[in-house]
Amino acid sequence: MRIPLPPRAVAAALTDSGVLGAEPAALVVPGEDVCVGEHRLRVVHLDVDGLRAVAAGRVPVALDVGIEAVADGTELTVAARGPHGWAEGLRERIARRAAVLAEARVVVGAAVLRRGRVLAQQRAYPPEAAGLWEFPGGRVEPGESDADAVRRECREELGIEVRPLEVIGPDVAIAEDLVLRLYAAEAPTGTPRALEHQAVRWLTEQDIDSVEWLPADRVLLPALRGRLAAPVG
Ligand SMILES: Nc1nc2c([nH]c(=O)n2[C@H]2C[C@H](O)[C@@H](COP(=O)(O)OP(=O)(O)OP(=O)(O)O)O2)c(=O)[nH]1
Repeated sequence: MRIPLPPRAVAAALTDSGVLGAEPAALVVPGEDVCVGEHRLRVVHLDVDGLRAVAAGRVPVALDVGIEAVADGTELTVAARGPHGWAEGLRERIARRAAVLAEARVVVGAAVLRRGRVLAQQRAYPPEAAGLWEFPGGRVEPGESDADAVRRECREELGIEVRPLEVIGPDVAIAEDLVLRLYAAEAPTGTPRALEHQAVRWLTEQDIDSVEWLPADRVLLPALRGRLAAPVG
């Protein structure tokens, strides 16, 4: 199926569990199970090139969603193995959600990298997110580029200058029309301080699970781990 939208928007649709036919408004986290109707699937891969999930329950089901960039958008392939009809309508749901997410506002996150470690920030507000950890960042303002927003937010929140690099992982749907987009960023110098939030902490690939992340950020941790394994910053 050809979708006239960028692969990033199609990948974002896959992070929304409602699209898979699972509990709406939850997120699809690589490495974890997702219940699709009566089927339990273990998500083994989710990135800008697609999603792969295999049976975690007793029924032998598997799902392979491939995403490929083509000249006029995205080629989407869906292979579902298991009882007939269980993945019915999935292509159309992905295409519909991707169309909304392609127009969504963007929250940029900065994975600030230094010597094989990434900087995490502990939120101070709102109450439901206070104490949880996230990537420094915030909403891209109208007329602002993603890269400018990454630089501005790191200045405001951490008091450091960063150089935004490539995007890490898929966009993650964090509300009906809002996505989180994570950028690698270099900051060779400067001491980050928690100017707007509670605390900052450098984490290695090994201790990335030692803090409790905001739900959307957990979708991105496998991709971030891969990036930390091959450090540049
Ligand atoms: N900055 C940031 N926000 C995240 C992450 N993960 C995640 O779900 N969010 C959500 C929390 C908020 O609903 C929204 C961004 O809000 P924000 O408070 O950081 O930034 P903002 O620009 O909207 O507002 P402000 O507080 O800076 O004025 O995105 C993350 O890793 N970093």
